[in-house]
Amino acid sequence: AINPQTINEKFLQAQPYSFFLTKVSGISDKYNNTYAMDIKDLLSPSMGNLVASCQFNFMFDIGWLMKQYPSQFRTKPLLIVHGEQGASKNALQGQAIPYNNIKFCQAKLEIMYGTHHTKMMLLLYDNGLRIVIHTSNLIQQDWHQKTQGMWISPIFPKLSDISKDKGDSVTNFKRDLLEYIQAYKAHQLKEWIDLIMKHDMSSAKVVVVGSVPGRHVDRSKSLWGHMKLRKVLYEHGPSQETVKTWPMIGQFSSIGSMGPNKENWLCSEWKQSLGTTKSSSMVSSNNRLMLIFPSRHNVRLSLEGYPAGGSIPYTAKTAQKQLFLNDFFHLWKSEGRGRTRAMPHIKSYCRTIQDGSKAAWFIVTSANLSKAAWGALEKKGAQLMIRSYEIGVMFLPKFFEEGEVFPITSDPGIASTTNKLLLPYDLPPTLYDKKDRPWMWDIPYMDLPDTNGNVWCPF
Ligand SMILES: O=C(O)c1cnc2c(C(=O)O)cccc2c1O
Repeated sequence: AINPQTINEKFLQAQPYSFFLTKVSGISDKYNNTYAMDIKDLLSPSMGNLVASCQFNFMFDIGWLMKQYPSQFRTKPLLIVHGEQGASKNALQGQAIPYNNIKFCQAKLEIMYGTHHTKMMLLLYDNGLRIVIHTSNLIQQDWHQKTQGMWISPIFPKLSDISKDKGDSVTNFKRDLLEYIQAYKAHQLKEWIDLIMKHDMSSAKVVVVGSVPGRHVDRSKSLWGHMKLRKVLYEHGPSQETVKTWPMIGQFSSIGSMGPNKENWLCSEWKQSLGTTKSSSMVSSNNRLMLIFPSRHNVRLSLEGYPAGGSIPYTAKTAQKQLFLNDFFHLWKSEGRGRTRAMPHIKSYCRTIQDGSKAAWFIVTSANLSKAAWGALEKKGAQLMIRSYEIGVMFLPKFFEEGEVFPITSDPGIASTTNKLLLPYDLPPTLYDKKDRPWMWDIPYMDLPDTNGNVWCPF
């Protein structure tokens, strides 16, 4: 159906990739009626008869979250997995006092500046288990007028009790998801680990790419972050021949400190991982790296105006230390999805042919462009140091019975009549003008008013 009428029709239309954006208020319905889901759609009885759920996230408005569940599901057991400590942990738990069905699991953060960025829903129904891996905080503004991404799994059926089958897929989705959740070493997660083990996830076509805080060595070095990406591309990526001239694209809503020049991390270990191809770890140094990040004017002219920048926490202090990034920046443009003015909080990475018609792979993830999220090699490459929890999913053509590359589009009309992977932004990316600057949230913008006629004074 070109214009699906029901949640289930919308879900089916987006298969096999099952990659959606969130609904955006204030844009034409035609950009929300297909390949887009609201949180109420996700939690709707149409998606399944909920028995219990588990919400991994960074920011929570518990009162608001409970209202997103249909009333008959608001008393079902809910486990909240967060990274808060001390007073903010108490504040979070205070929000849940009215709800005796809510329990908490505090993810341990033993490395400085680490955060629990992971955004994932485990939805247990009476007929199976669904996983949603996404990019939105559980607060109203993250689901209002931003561009956010989500991968929605099918309902994974229960394994029959006598089954000896491990219920994993060719992409080892179940093994990797279990390995990620087990890494929390949290007793509150044991029942969810047992539940995942009991379900048949053989239909999962995506690869899990997660990050767990730690100093990972030996075999563990390739389990997480950009070294997992490198391993997956080495085993399942495109041939060097096919993509040797193809650029790599990073798209994100925040940027960490990555050293005074591109050789410190961005264009050495990180770009090497994105540029890895099947059975070749040859450094494709001459391939272009394009970074899509909102400019000051992208934010100023957005639906939310300057306040959209409250979710794009790039500081002038950090920006000033890495001006080399200015050569890589491209504007946020999403005309195809009707979301040029819906500021990105989605993070996505891909490798595409210059004209934007094909992709070798695509990732949607919680991970911004930072060493904290993707990891930094230490001890002469012997260990990968990661500060934060992150999770994303990777789409590789071979697991979707597509030859070596995906045909892609950013036009939902084309996607709905072909089998093309629908991207969240327009391709090819548009380079910043000479005078464009990346959005920085901690400096004033008084010279030009935003969409709502306001200026920005962050003091
Ligand atoms: O979604 C997230 O994981 C995430 C993490 N951090 C922030 C910050 C910050 O860390 O200062 C400021 C504003 C928004 C976010 C945000 O949306």
